[in-house]
Parts: sequence; C-alpha cells; structure tokens
Amino acid sequence: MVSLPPFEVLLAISVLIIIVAWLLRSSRRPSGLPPGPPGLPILGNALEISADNTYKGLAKWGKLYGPVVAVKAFSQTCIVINSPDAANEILSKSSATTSHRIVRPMALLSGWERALPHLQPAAEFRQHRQYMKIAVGAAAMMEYEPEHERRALQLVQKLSRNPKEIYNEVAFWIAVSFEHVAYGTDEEEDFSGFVEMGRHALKIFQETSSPMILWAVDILPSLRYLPSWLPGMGFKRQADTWRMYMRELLDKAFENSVRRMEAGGSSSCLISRVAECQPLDTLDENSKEILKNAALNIYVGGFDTMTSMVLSFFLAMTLYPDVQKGAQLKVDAVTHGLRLPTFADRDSLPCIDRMVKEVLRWAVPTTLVFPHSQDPSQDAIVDGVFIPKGSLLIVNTGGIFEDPEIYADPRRFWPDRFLDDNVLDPFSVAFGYARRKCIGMHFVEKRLWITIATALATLDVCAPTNPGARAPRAAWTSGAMRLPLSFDAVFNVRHPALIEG
Ligand code: HEM
Repeated sequence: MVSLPPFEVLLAISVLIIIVAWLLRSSRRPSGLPPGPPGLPILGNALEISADNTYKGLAKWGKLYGPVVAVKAFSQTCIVINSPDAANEILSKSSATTSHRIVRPMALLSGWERALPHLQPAAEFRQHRQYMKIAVGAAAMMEYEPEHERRALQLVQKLSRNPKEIYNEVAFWIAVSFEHVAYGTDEEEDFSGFVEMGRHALKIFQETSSPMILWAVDILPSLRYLPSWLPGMGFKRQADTWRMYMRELLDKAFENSVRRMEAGGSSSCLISRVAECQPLDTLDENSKEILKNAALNIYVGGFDTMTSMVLSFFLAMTLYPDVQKGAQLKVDAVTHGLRLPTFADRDSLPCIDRMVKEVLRWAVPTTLVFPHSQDPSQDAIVDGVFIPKGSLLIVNTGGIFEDPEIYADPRRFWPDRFLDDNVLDPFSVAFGYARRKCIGMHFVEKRLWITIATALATLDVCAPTNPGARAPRAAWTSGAMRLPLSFDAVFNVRHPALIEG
C-alpha cells in the first residue's frame, strides 16, 4: 500500500507551488509594455543587470529596443529611459503621477524612512525640501558666495601642501563644508566626530538603497515580521544596529548645533536659519524630526557626489593639459595673475561654465537618476508609452552622456563642445526631474565654478612622472554612484602670492 506523505509535507509543497505560481505570474511582462529583452521566468532580467555594467548595459538595450525600454526584475517592472526627450515627457510633464518612490524595506528598517529621497510627494516631503532650500536653495547660495570663495582657496592651499593625499584632502574638505552648511561648525578638525559618523551613515544609506544591493527582506517584505532569532534573519539584527546608529547621529548632530548656537559660536547654517524664522523650542516634534533629517540629508546627498566631481576635475586636468592651458590663459586675461578669480568675474569667464558642464557630463557621479516610480494606484499612458502602476522609472544619465548621437566624441573631455548652444546642457539631465530635482544643484554649480576657476588661476595640475605613482586614467568605480579610480597628481603653484592669500 502506498502511504501518503505527512500533512506538514503536503502543506509545505502546496505553499511552495502557490509561491512559484505567484512568482511566475507576477514576473510575466504585462501586455502593452514598451519593448525590452525577454528575460527568464521568475527572475526576469535580474541577472542581466549588474553593478559593473549598469548604465552601459541599459544604454545597449536602448540602442536595441528604443529610447524607452521595459525590463523586469522578479515582479518589479522597470521602465528605463535612454533619451532626454522621453525623460522630460515621463518625469516632468507627467510629474503628478511619476514622482513617487519605491522605498526598500531594508532602508525603512534601518532608520532612513524620513530621508528626503524616500518620502512620497506629500506634506512632509514639501516641508523637508522647504527646510533644505533655506540652506542650499538658489537665494541661500547667492549669499553664500564669499564662503564658497574662501573654501576654494582653502582647497588649493591644502593640495599644494599635501599633494599625496588628494583623495583624503578633497573628501575631508567637502565633508567639513557640508557640516558647515547644515550645522554651522567651522572646525578644520573633526572634533565632534561628525565627519566619520556622517560617512558611516552614507555607507548605510548606500547599502540599503542602492539598486545593486538586495537584502532578503527587499525580495520578500513579509520576512520583517518574523523574529530576529530565526536563521536567515541576520538582516533584522543588522537593521536594528543601523537604526540605533542613525538615531544617535540625527540627535547628536542637531543638539551640538543648537548648543553652539546658544553659546554664540555657530556660523549661519540650516539650523540657525530655521531658528531665525521660528524659535526651535516652539517647533512641534514632527517638524523637529524633519529638520534633523533635512540637515543630515545635506551631508548624505552632497558628500560622495561633490567629492567625485572635484576629483574628476583634477583627473581631467592631468589627462588634458591643453584644455587646462587654454582655460588658464583665459583666467589670466581677467585676473592678470594678480588676484584670485571671484564670482564677480563670472560674466567674463564663460569658459569656466563650459568646464563645469563638461566635468558633469564626462564624469557624472550619479550614472542613473535615483529611480522615481509611477503612482502605485494608477497605470498611465504617457506619449503613447504604457506605464503600469508602481513601475520603477530609471533615467540612464550615464548612457545619455556617452551617447555619440547626443555628444560628439563622448569620451573626450572637451568643454568647448558647449560653444554650440544647441548641445544638450547636462544640467538638464544630471540633477533629475520636476518636484524631485536635486535640491543641492545650486550648491554644486557655485562650488564647482569657483573651485575650478581658483584651481586654474593658482595651480598647474600635472600627471606624476615618478615610477611608483598611480597614473591617472579615465576610469571610475562601477555602480550607480561612482568616483574616479585612485590616481596621483602633481600640483605646481603658479602664483605663490595668490595661494598665501
Ligand atoms: C554633482 C553633484 C550632484 C549630482 C549629480 C546629484 C544628482 C542628484 C539626482 C540625479 C537626484 C535625483 C533627482 C530625482 O529624483 O529626479 C538627486 C537628488 C537629491 N540630491 Fe543631489 N546631486 C548632487 C549633489 C547634491 C548635493 C550637493 C546635495 C546636498 C546639498 C544633494 C542632495 C540631494 C537630495 C537631498 C536629493 C533627494 C531629492 C528628492 O528625492 O526629492 N545632491 N541628486
């Protein structure tokens, strides 16, 4: 006689069949989607996308299937946008329904649920952006010009004294700059430990939000309800540790800033500017929490991106000495080597604006726009493209910037391409779209402009010739956020009197 397997085994098999059937069904491509690569059952195209080839791989699909491509990763539909026009249609013109975010469960568990990139476009989102605007919006950045000028000089001084530490010098200089903008601290040393804590927070953000890192709970969100002592629940213990860390950092950095302000030792910053509008002790707890997150987001949004941009500028100078020489001549024609350039010279130095644009295009740190998502409650048809509800919307910035149909000879660092006004301005793509557009873009534009102008006026940046040096090459780390691979450079001071200030 054949005996039936025990009830528990039958139950487990039935559950497994239901899960596989559900996965197979949800991983199918809905009809009407834009074209895209076929993909495997359940996995979809998940295995074809990797950190090493993300934006280049997505660009290849763009060439094969058209400017808007649909791919699947498990049950998630992703609409990849490889053209600036399609990005405008989908993300700007239809922004009422395409400005949502899909937030990963691991990011929520780890203390990042109130970070601006994770907020849905509603009241808290608007208040958060409003706070950040007070510190880094266009008007704030006009007032901040003297501070940008002071910091630019500080960087060239540091590099001329300590050229071997280009990565550390640039990164620390940026970190301290954002600590100043957010919390009003002026120290050149990391006395409060914020720089290190902020870096660790950024690492947590990247580990929990990067599209290239998936935790078990991101694939099966209901795992979060199981107890942390079960095998395979390591993510829960990790998330608890990170959450406590984030809590401590948000509170500590804010309280330090308030203490300083009360003692009269704080420069103007986000916290002090908000306090000028409304005494902090009258803010309700919700607003205080939003303010704490806004301050930390200035650091998290700006640190890696700005470090990457400034390093890429120096890298370009070592690789394209003729471009450097040409721009130096133009700067010298305005300052005569007798003074540092200032923002008052901006109209006389359009070559620096072209250089800023080209650094952004040639070496954009964010090769993909942080993904938006289609409203989870409604499908849409935009410009003839069907977008199912809850789809991820990914603009392939890196692909657009290296598309030879948009930029001639795209791998060449060639600022004068922007002498032609018809060439696409990379600022219109690199900082994202509509109500989610990067809140730090005015900071970037000002800080890069004056840093480049000051460096050209004061330094000759050259490739190293000594045998042990790391030769500069146009190569960056992989992934959605990239930095130039380590390189060495030589900084020869052009006008010592200018640097001595
Ligand atoms: C070259 C440097 C930078 C680049 C290329 C860059 C790029 C971006 C992009 C592509 C987005 C997503 C926009 C979207 O969803 O449509 C973004 C969002 C954001 N950026 Fe930047 N960024 C840079 C620097 C900064 C700086 C300096 C700060 C802070 C001062 C900052 C803070 C933020 C924040 C908080 C968001 C989230 C906005 C939201 O979700 O509403 N970024 N950035």
